Amino acid sequence: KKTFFNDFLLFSMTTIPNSFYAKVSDLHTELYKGPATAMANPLVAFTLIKRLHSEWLNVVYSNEALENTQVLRSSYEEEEADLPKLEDLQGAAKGLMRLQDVYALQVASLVRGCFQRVTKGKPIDIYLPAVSVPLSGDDCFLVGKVAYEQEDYYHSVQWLEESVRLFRGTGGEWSPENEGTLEDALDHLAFSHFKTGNISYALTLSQDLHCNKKMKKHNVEKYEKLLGTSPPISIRGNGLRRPTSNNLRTRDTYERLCQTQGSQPMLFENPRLFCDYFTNGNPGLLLLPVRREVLSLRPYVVLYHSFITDTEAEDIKRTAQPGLKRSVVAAGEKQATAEYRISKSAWLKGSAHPTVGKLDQRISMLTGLNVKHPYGEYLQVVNYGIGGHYEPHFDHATSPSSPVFKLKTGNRVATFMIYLSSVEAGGCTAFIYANFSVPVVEKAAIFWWNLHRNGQGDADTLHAGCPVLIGDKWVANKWIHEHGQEFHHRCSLNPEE
Ligand SMILES: O=C(O)CCC(=O)C(=O)O
Ligand SMILES: [Fe+2]
Repeated sequence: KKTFFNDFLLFSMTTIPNSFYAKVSDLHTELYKGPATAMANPLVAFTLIKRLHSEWLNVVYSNEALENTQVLRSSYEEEEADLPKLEDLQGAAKGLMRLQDVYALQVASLVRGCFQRVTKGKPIDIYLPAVSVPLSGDDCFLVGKVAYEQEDYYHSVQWLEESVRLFRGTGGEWSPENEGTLEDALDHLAFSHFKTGNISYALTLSQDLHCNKKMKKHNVEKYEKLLGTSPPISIRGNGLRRPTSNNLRTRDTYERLCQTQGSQPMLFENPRLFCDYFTNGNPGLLLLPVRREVLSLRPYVVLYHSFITDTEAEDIKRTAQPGLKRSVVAAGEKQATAEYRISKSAWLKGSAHPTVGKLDQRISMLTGLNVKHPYGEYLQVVNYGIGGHYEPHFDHATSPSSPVFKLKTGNRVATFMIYLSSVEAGGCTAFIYANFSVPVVEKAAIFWWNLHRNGQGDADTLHAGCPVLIGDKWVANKWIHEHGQEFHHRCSLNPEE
């Protein structure tokens, strides 16, 4: 197929001689050029027949073709290590399904390249992309298959339905770059319907598969038998419901907060929420006070606008880039990757770049806290790709064995998080119990206390990074510990404070 050929040419263009490419495309295109009446000319007819009968054959089996294929393959092998792996492809498919769920997007719209949610029976655009990229039947097949392999038939049915529809639309035409065929999609779709308890539809779909013999026939018989049993054997299908997650209790709130900004009280509703120019009484901020926006009182969450400059944000991203690795979470005493946190991150010491130290100093002036290592952790720079997220969690340790205590400076008393980029859609920071979410404000920083003054964790700080719908989200976390703050943050035995 043309695109396949062009894609491959892109990275081997430097090595494949142009002459061979020209020869092949000439042989190909000239064939279809010229008016049909030209065929009336016996010379044209003769050369065409000759080309079709032997010239193509000679080119295809020439040494020149062989050499070029070898060059193509060896250039591919050189690049192979840097190309996405199966894990990346499956991760991207899971990311699409995550966006579908969290933002309640319609699969039929996604497939057309649109981001729409159905509200009151009408599809509304969540985001209008500059270019809409429709998906092919094979693209949908891949997403459906990833769901199918996880036994997630809720998603596999939706994506495979689209796959079948699109494959049928192209007349079931096969392309060498494709992963699946109409038959594969029908087969997976039938089995997905069977698993969700819709046996008669599974049977109808399987009967459509008359071309490929054995396996499908076997399935048809199985579905017929199940349907013919009287009374019918009850198949414990889980219906078309979303696979249950561990955190069903917070899931609905989380998704609502990601889709909207929640029910943040307005200034007029709560006069104790205010904006001001803030210096924290620090001479260092006197000439350039920071614009402070108090977002919530319980828990206490504030946003500091224009905390970082464009150049500083670029310094931090550029310095972190080479060290970015898949993010981990606390898993008992250890750290491990987890589906609930999808991003890459890197730790930056003060020595990594002069900007890191400058930010530490500014954080210290604003918060009045001691952020020097080990009272403050190194700066954690985080990059979320499309669909990247961090489901509801606490920043402070909730168990004595947590790796947070490795520094021996107590728990994480506060979080200072800088937004190093903007995003085009999605990616809010949602406070689940406090019932509000903060959209990504480029160059701003958000601050909150994780612990009550008596050292107990504040359950109201449960928060999340919503999946990024469109864009490239970067944040930097500075976690500040209890120790070292003895003269900076008052303690109290009152559990309410
Ligand atoms: O990305 C966000 O908005 C939140 C990130 C977060 O909570 C974290 O890194 O601990
Ligand atoms: Fe967090």
